[in-house]
Amino acid sequence: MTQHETIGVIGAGAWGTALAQMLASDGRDVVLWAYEPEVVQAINAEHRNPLYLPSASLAPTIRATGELGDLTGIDTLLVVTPAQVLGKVLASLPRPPRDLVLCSKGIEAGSGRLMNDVAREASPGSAIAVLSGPTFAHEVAAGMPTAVTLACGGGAEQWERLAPAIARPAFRPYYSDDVTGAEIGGAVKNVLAIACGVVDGLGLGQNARAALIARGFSEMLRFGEALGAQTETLTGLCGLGDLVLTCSSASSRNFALGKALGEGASAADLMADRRTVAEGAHTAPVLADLAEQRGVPMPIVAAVNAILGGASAREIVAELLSRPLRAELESDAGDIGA
Ligand SMILES: NC(=O)c1ccc[n+]([C@@H]2O[C@H](COP(=O)([O-])OP(=O)(O)OC[C@H]3O[C@@H](n4cnc5c(N)ncnc54)[C@H](O)[C@@H]3O)[C@@H](O)[C@H]2O)c1
Ligand SMILES: O=P(O)(O)OC[C@H](O)CO
Repeated sequence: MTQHETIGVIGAGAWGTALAQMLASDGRDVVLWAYEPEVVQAINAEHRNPLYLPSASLAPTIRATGELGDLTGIDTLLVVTPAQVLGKVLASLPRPPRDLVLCSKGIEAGSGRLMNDVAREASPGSAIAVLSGPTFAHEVAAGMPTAVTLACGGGAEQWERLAPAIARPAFRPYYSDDVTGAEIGGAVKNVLAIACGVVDGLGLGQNARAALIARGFSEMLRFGEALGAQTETLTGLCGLGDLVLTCSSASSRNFALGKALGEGASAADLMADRRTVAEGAHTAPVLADLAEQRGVPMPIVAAVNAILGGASAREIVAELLSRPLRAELESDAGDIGA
């Protein structure tokens, strides 16, 4: 039997646990770092993660640990913490690994940095890749077919190392070298999924949702262009693909958060004591600031940010609908003077 390299996964929420299960599906050893001692205990004793992924039975070759030091010597680490703690957790690794594969989707509050910039500082010398795409954790854990973008900062050489380590029959990574684009797709779609949830919660219909997806995608492309992302990356799995998934399903925590806001719940109540992460709520304020600083029009992102700040969802949607009529494509704006 082939001897596979052991892979490490940092973060045992729904996504880290699902990735560990997918990676272990070829019989390999996976070391999974969990923040909560009870998660370590449940995975090792019962091969389950009742806190974050109760639907999955986990492979016995997944060993959970609460010690980051237990990942020392493992060359490939997947990082799957919430975006806002990624830098802190990586800075606690005793030694930077050869390859870090970032699977979190968000932008750091305060600094406005993408995760690859955060990781570069916290884990100097590691080659950085980003894994992102339409991936509900419960489906990946169940072995259902899934495709992702694997953007390799270390180019084709890093891809040659990572692709065989990560690909499985039902889990297909596609190569890219556009780390910035892969990250922007995942971070922005979370905010747009909240917007689609709001529209659903307000009962505004499927035409409105489709309009939001298309106009939101324009915002993603504009922001990506301002930060140097390739447009083609954003039209792929990690951009449009993930946008379509999360804007169409209440399985998305971001969509579900938006839906509750649209139904009238208060943002403060919804965010208080939440165990699972809805990254869009953390990304919206920093993304809205970055867009304003760079002069990138992102009215839907600004609207989500206002609703999360306590504004009435119905009033904010009315404001969006009353904006002056304009060209759909910026390249046509000059024709009608708007
Ligand atoms: N769930 C999915 O389907 C999915 C898919 C793709 C990407 N992601 C991304 O993966 C990342 C993790 O999401 P998730 O769904 O696995 O999380 P989750 O909502 O299932 O669980 C929350 C996670 O946060 C961890 N945590 C809480 N406080 C912490 C702290 N102070 N330090 C370290 N860890 C702490 C918990 O241990 C747990 O792992 C997010 O950026 C998310 O956008 C999730
Ligand atoms: O549940 P969400 O909204 O965090 O979405 C999960 C994944 O990002 C979908 O690709």
